[in-house]
Amino acid sequence: MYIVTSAQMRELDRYTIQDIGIPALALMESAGKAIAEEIIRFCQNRRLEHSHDTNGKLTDNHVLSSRVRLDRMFELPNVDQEHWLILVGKGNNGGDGLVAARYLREAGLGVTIMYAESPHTLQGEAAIQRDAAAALGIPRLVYGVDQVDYESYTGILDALLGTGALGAPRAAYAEVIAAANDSGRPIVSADIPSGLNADTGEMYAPCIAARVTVCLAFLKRGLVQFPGAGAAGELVVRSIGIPADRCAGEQGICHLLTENVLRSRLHVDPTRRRDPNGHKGTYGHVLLAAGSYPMSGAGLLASRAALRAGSGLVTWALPGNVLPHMMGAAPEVMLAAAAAADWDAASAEQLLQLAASRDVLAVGPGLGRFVGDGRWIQRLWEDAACPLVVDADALNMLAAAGDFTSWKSRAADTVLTPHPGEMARLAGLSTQEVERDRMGLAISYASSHRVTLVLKGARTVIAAPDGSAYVNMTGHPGMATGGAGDVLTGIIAGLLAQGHSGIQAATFGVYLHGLAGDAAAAHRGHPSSLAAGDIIEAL
Ligand SMILES: NC(=O)C1=CN([C@@H]2O[C@H](COP(=O)(O)OP(=O)(O)OC[C@H]3O[C@@H](n4cnc5c(N)ncnc54)[C@H](O)[C@@H]3O)[C@@H](O)[C@H]2O)[C@@H](O)CC1
Ligand SMILES: [K+]
Repeated sequence: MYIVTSAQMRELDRYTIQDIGIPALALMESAGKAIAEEIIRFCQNRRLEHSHDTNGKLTDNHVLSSRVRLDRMFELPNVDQEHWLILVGKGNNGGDGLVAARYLREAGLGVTIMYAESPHTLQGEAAIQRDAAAALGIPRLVYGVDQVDYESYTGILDALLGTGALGAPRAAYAEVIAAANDSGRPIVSADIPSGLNADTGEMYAPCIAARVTVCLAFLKRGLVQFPGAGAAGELVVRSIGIPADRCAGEQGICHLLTENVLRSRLHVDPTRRRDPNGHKGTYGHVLLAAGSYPMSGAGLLASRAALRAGSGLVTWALPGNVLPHMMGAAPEVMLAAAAAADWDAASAEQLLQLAASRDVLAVGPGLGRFVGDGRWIQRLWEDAACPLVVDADALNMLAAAGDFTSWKSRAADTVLTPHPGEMARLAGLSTQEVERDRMGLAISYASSHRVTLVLKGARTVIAAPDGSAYVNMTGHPGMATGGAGDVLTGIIAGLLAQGHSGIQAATFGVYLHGLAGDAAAAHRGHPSSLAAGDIIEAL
């Protein structure tokens, strides 16, 4: 599933209408019908829940004739008890709402249209829909002229603002959004919740809090990033006749990370079949530089995760003052002293020697900072010939070192795994600025710095150097727990060691990490009880 910006959506609309020749009115008809169908589905579910609540089993009303297969539109029992208020803005989003009003009326629901502005302001296709609704005699109100009792309706369709909206809702729109939210009635949004920035996920004040959002054609970035993802409620994407193949070659088009995308687009086999004739050398050797005196557990978690991700061998390089304490802590992991006492600048040489015969170098978890660490990370960056994963304190070293684009460029893949605070330091922004447009920032940073970037957080964004990006949906808030990031670094390193590319290892790693977190939470019984080690055990 593609994830687009409003500008990309406009271009796809233009292409479909002008180059392919499908009339705009036909697209609007599909959009409005899809929205009406989803409202009817919503009403059906509500009634089903209700009938389950009251007598524990389905009523006869739900049993349809076996001979006649009715359009879903006509399958709703007790429709006369439904009366929906259709909030209509003056653009094409409003036009979609007017089409939906016609179909809902056709299905027998009560509908009343409320225009946010004078209906005379509607133009083009939306004006045609306005006239059709009027010709059918659908009752209409106009904001500022007529009184509206929002609470007297069983539901509200929000067709005020779509992808053409700019900035915070103005004047009447803001007042209608606030009143709709205050009504407590379930709201279904057409395309995006009005008041949401479709590109960034920023919620303006006010913003519709939708129960369901019927997104048209393709997901919009703002719907899959928080806080917008929270405003959208249940997301349904409905196809309306805009050809998807056009997206395939587009630069900067993003994808929802699903198993199908992993297989077909990223050419990853999630089953990770192993060669029956393989040996431990077949599956790669991870070199991990991690841990320091008070934070040795980070290295332990990362190295164990690399093994569970399938790496044949893992060597954990750690400072001499920690190594004796880690003997036997993870018997499958080989230990190597990379510095006599604590980490020092000279340990870069030792690491490079070790890395020469390993398949990937991962640096950062629990490292801490030390004198000369800027030069240290630069040495590893410039001279490690194998793929490199940079996490945690090693990211802070990069940030402190300044413009690393002037360093000798790396031939092998580089994966950076910042959380929003580390991303802020890397990009010279505040954490709030990072959170305001996570996808936009991840995409521009990855392409300008020629790295694969994993911007962690709810709905982790993985951006590749070529401008493509993926949004992960696995995982849950219980994974916001100490050590979960170290586990992710270990997984990504383990996948790189097995020959996956930077973007393959980053996407598959993030996906697996979330999936394992979901399994571990199910096993624990509650997400809050999850600890990072549980993610490793669930891999
Ligand atoms: N061919 C197309 O372009 C299609 C568009 N579709 C629908 O059309 C939507 C996009 O339509 P439009 O581009 O007409 O734009 P919208 O309907 O999103 O709204 C833009 C209108 O609202 C006004 N406006 C903009 N920002 C505002 C603000 N902050 N406060 C108050 N008013 C504001 C503008 O004057 C403009 O007239 C999509 O979200 C989708 O619902 C669908 O009908 C499918 C086909
Ligand atoms: K809307």
